[in-house]
Amino acid sequence: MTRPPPLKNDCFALPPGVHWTPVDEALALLQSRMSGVTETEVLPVADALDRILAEPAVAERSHPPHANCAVDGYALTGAQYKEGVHRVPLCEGRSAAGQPFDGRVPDSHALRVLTGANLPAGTDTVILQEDVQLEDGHIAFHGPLKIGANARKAGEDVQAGETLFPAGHRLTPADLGLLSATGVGRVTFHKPLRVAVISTGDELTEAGAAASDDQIYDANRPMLLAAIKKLGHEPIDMGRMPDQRDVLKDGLTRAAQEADVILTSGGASAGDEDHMSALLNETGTMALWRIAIKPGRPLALGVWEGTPVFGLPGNPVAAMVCTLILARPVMRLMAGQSWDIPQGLMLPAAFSKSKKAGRREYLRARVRQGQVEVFPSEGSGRISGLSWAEGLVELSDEAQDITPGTPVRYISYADFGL
Ligand SMILES: Nc1nc2c(c(=O)[nH]1)N[C@H]1C(S)=C(S)[C@@H](COP(=O)(O)OP(=O)(O)OC[C@H]3O[C@@H](n4cnc5c(N)ncnc54)[C@H](O)[C@@H]3O)O[C@H]1N2
Ligand code: MOO
Repeated sequence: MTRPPPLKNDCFALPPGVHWTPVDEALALLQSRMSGVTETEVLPVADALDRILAEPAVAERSHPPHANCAVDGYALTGAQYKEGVHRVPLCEGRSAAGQPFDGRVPDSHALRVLTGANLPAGTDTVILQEDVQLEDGHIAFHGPLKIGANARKAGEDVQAGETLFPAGHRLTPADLGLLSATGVGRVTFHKPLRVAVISTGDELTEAGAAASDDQIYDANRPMLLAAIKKLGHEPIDMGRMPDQRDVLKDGLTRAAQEADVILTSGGASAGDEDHMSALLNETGTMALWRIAIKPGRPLALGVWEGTPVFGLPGNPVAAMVCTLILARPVMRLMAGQSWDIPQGLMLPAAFSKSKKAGRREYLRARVRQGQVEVFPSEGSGRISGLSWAEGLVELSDEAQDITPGTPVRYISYADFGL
């Protein structure tokens, strides 16, 4: 009688003789294989929050376009007024924002000016109204004046023709302000990357529906759709699919028509019901599925009818980690952005952990009192830990023994763009 093999406590033990691709090697390969796929469109800047520039954005006008006044006060020629008390005659009129002074301020005169007004010709300095005494047709103040005080030079912020942002930049609210300030009304953007999300598994049902004991609610789909949106892409909900090869095949084909990239979860492993990896394998395009990463060891990467597919593991924590670490940079490239791996911060660990060298590990983490805490369980199904956490701690391939105080890399969800 043959004896059963001994049970292993560590289900992640690396099988002897198998080459596990290090995360960096997998990423380098993905970077070299993938490129932008989206079409472009011209949009008004006001509608372009979070959109990705397809061309560099160039200032059409300097900012400010004309020298102007930073305060309410009086404009004059600063160099004339040294130490001592000065009485300077005011000339007729004023310069206000949108209502400039037409003439030139004569030598040794001052002109009433308001904040944002064009600096009148013949002046270079503005004295604050609080610092002068207004007398009949004159102002009196103490010198010396600092030449150029309270006056903004034309183009001191931005020069016309300056490149504001390179192609691939994603616009923030501040960027909409800068583009508008420099006269840029319309820009060419990439159309958003369309990312289809499919959940697979006979056990899945929809939250809110009645569920039997052998069913679980689909958590990955809402989580991944929301993550894709936060990352700036267009999520396409392809729903849940049972573990039936023909249904999955149809689903992948529909997704390949509607989307630029497909994320599936479940069935990535090599069990009897792991149809996703089997289907991708059949296409002959499946590559890179033994990545030395935990969680997320069973990751199926393939191409279905021309569209890349990330066959993510079903366990929610693994699905999220693989999305952030492996799918995110690829989706960025496809969307027209730069390759980007967030570096996070090196901070002291508040925990102890032993790991195998040769595999990168990500733990759910957060920072308290300047130290990185980790979720007490590494169970990849413990979805509550993803919410408990505020980011991930990345334990390098080489790391083995982490003790309190060991510097570890903490990457917040915000660093990933979540
Ligand atoms: N013999 C082995 N078994 C397993 C291995 C292994 O190496 N050898 N790896 C384990 C690891 S690690 C993971 S992760 C899973 C990944 O497997 P699959 O991608 O095939 O995922 P499933 O088996 O379909 O599901 C795993 C787990 O996650 C739950 N799940 C799936 N989809 C969802 C969803 N949309 N929302 C919430 N939860 C979901 C599912 O019910 C399972 O509990 O394989 C291990 N097994
Ligand atoms: O690594 Mo699995 O991918 O832990 O749950």
